[in-house]
Amino acid sequence: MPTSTPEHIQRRLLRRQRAALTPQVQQQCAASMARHLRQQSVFRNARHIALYLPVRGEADPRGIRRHALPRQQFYLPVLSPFRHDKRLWFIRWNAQTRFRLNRFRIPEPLPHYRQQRAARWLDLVVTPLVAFDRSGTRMGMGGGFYDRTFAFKRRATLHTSRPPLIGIAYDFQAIDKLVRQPWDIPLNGLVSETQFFHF
Ligand SMILES: Nc1nc2c(c(=O)[nH]1)N(C=O)[C@@H](CNc1ccc(C(=O)N[C@@H](CCC(=O)O)C(=O)O)cc1)CN2
Ligand SMILES: Nc1ncnc2c1ncn2[C@@H]1O[C@H](COP(=O)(O)OP(=O)(O)OP(=O)(O)O)[C@@H](O)[C@H]1O
Repeated sequence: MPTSTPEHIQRRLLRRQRAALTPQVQQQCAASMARHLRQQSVFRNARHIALYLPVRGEADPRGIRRHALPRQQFYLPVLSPFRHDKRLWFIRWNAQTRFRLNRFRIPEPLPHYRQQRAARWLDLVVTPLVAFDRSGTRMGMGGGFYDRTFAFKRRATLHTSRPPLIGIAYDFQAIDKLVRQPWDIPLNGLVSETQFFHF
């Protein structure tokens, strides 16, 4: 079996490019991304919003929370505590939230059942990604966590397809065409430092 396919190579190059961004560029872009997202009705109408904590140069969605509307509540993904369940849970993020590092060395809230919200009852999910294309296909870190967690969206019709998945990424992460696999759950939109894409 080959150790690297073209997709592996793309993933590696883009991750390297992301990790090389200076903190100044990251912060400026993060501010623009948050500004573009705030203008969208998909954000203004959302009450329960999942973000993530960025690592290794991932686009930083934390500014979205700093400019939240009064009734909005925020959530962070945690790896399901059941070892073979490769799905994400979403845990409420507030001033009391305590964190630990997961096995990928990403900080995540301690998974308290009382702070959990089912994926299908979120109103907006801001997703990390390595690359995206113009039809909303998403390449992630390769764990399939978001695809598994939102697999139920495939059974919905266009109008009942909730929650919307909105990617957040740098313009350089746009790729001509990604191969869409049967398990891939496409993005409904994406915010970059220059614009909002509707897919
Ligand atoms: N910030 C952030 N949080 C997230 C994700 C993400 O992509 N970004 N995830 C999105 O699904 C989930 C975690 N999934 C991940 C899957 C693979 C790797 C990763 O870095 N894999 C390494 C091997 C790391 C190791 O085993 O130590 C690699 O591919 O090189 C990280 C996170 C949940 N939380
Ligand atoms: N709904 C699913 N059921 C079973 N396996 C799945 C499902 N979704 C994805 N997978 C498996 O997960 C693996 C990784 O998928 P993929 O490369 O698309 O991940 P990704 O979207 O890049 O990662 P992530 O969502 O964690 O950022 C694949 O081998 C795939 O078979």
